[in-house]
Amino acid sequence: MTDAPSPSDPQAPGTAPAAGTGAPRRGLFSRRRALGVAGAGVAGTAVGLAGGIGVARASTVETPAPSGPKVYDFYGEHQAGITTPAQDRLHFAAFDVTTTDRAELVSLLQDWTEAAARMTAGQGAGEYGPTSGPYDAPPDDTGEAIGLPASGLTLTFGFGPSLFRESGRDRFGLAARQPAALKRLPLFPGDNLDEARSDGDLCVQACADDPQVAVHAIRNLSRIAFGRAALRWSQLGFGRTSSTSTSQATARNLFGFKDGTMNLKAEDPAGVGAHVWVPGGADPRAGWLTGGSYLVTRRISMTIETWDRQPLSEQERVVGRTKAEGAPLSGGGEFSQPDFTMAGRGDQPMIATDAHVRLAHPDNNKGVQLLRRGYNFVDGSTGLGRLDAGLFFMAYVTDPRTHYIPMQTKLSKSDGLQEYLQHTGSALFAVPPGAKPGEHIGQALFA
Ligand SMILES: C=CC1=C(C)c2cc3[nH]c(cc4nc(cc5[nH]c(cc1n2)c(C)c5CCC(=O)O)C(CCC(=O)O)=C4C)c(C)c3C=C
Ligand SMILES: [Fe+2]
Repeated sequence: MTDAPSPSDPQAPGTAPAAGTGAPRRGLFSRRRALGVAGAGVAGTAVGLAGGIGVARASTVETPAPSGPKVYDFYGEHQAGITTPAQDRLHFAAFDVTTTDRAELVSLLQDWTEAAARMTAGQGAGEYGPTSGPYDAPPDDTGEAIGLPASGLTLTFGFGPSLFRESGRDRFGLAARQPAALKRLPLFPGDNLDEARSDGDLCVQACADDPQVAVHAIRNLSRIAFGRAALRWSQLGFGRTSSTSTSQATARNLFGFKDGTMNLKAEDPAGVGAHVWVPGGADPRAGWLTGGSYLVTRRISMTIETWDRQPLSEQERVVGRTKAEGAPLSGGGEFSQPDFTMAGRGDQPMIATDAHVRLAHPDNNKGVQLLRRGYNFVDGSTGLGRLDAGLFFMAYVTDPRTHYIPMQTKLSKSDGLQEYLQHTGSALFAVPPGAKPGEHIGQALFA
């Protein structure tokens, strides 16, 4: 977590990182090599069976492992994909559970865990891979990631409130273990939510440095879920809008501003401990969530065409920071603390009373901090000559009742940025702690 190397850093193959720290391994696995090995093993079987019906076919894919694939351990104390240095790409998916059988739900989580451990290691989703399984059965991997390295893939799973209780009904005998904080987020002023882009029983956040790897992961998890859970909505994202490690440069959002400067970073264990992980004893009903977190997702449409017609002075006033460097308008550099008392022109402060960074700053929110992990999105155009663009906001917090809802309430009412925003999707998930090898994700919830 403290010294995540850059993609070009060499690291000895087989050097395992500390569990759940977000430190990557390199060179351990490659989807190419894994396919080659699987193919060789299966080829022997095929020869032995002399081409009988249903025999496995040898893989023809055998290329050398690419050097230095970035691999994050799936297993660990916390799930990967939270404090892990934010990758470049996102595919986020929310699912509705379609089975009514608790045992089938558990088997889905087991199957997802196994597939996730494989895919994050740069292997195929199933034990055979895309081209080496029984010839008369659908492949256990869809194949579009053949030849691609792990690309820093992380898969992070969460449980929505509706998994525990739907219209008052205890669907899977889990209602007594629903955390008090895990409720549907309230409607905030100005929300224009699309139900088809909100909520969900289960979620999977796939982050990777290659969009095809992230999409492949969600596609395969969705395929595996068939008959037990169905995709409810999904969101693609690019150009991470938050750095989660000091090893990363601050990226920009679609308003052109640096986003993530004051984010909680992995290198601040005290801050992450206080504001991200759920502590033991936080909720007597939900001991299973200790070491986990809550994930807020908000699809926020940005009217970038209107924004682009605003003078630079107005853009900076509304954010409260300079566009070039991302420095507070009260002076200093990008990482200087803002001085909200500094007087500006007339009787106005240098950082406006409705500036986004003033309203979101911990000093004005009872010391609260969020671990933001958002991504830009452009989902084509609206049909009105505008880009359907925005920010898919994600934040991991220790408790949404203290760490998100009050801040969002304030921003929705008073933030100068709000004029250019519309929240179109909303969801809250409980993100269980990491699994140990042999366990499935969220196992303690079902124990
Ligand atoms: C409720 C939480 C937040 C929402 C929703 C949100 C949306 C949002 N933010 C930007 C752009 C920027 N945000 C910045 C800082 C910032 N934002 C939040 C919270 C929410 N933002 C916090 C807690 C902070 C940090 C405040 C601080 O400690 O100073 C910045 C400045 C750079 C930075 O520190 O990251 C920008 C720029 C957009 C465009 C947006 C919705 C689309
Ligand atoms: Fe913000």
